[in-house]
Amino acid sequence: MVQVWFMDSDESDQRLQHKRQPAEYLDMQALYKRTGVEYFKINADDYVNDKQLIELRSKRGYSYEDEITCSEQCLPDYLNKLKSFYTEHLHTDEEIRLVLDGSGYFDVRDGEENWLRIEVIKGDLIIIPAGIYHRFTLDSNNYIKARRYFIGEPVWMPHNRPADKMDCRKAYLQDLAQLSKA
Ligand SMILES: CSCCC(=O)/C(O)=C/O
Ligand SMILES: [Fe+2]
Repeated sequence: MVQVWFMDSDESDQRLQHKRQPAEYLDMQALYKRTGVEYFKINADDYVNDKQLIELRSKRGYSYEDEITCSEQCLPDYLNKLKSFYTEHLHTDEEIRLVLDGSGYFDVRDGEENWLRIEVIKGDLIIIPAGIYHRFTLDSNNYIKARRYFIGEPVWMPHNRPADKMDCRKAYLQDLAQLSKA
């Protein structure tokens, strides 16, 4: 089951949980309202036939998909990739990930500059909106296998913070203002 918590400000080992003391958790609805991040539970053992995923793919027009395995053995240029994943950035498109195996942490910024840490495990599908500042790290198991979905030709390019002048950032902030009012 996915868990989400506010991170502490300790900058030691990124692979540790970094929960505040006492821990402060959010449920998925609160996460959505605070950030626009969406969450779905999928049957990772038979994702091809998972009704929820089939519906998502068709409704949202995901026309591209592939698989990424992040481990020292499988990911080319492992250390540089991990460094780039953990550098605060945004994308011009949604980041859609379905975890097939292993685990990791997606961190997203809320509107008050807090880092929210989303623990993802097998079967978790998250949609990180275009324009939100975020980052990714492996946890201490050092392994995750995930499917990546995209509308059209994939654009993986991260735009490191600051990217406040980008249109996708401005659009995201407008959407967020509406979400937090709802
Ligand atoms: C588990 S997918 C690897 C992380 C990634 O693809 C990304 O873009 C992080 O922001
Ligand atoms: Fe990203």
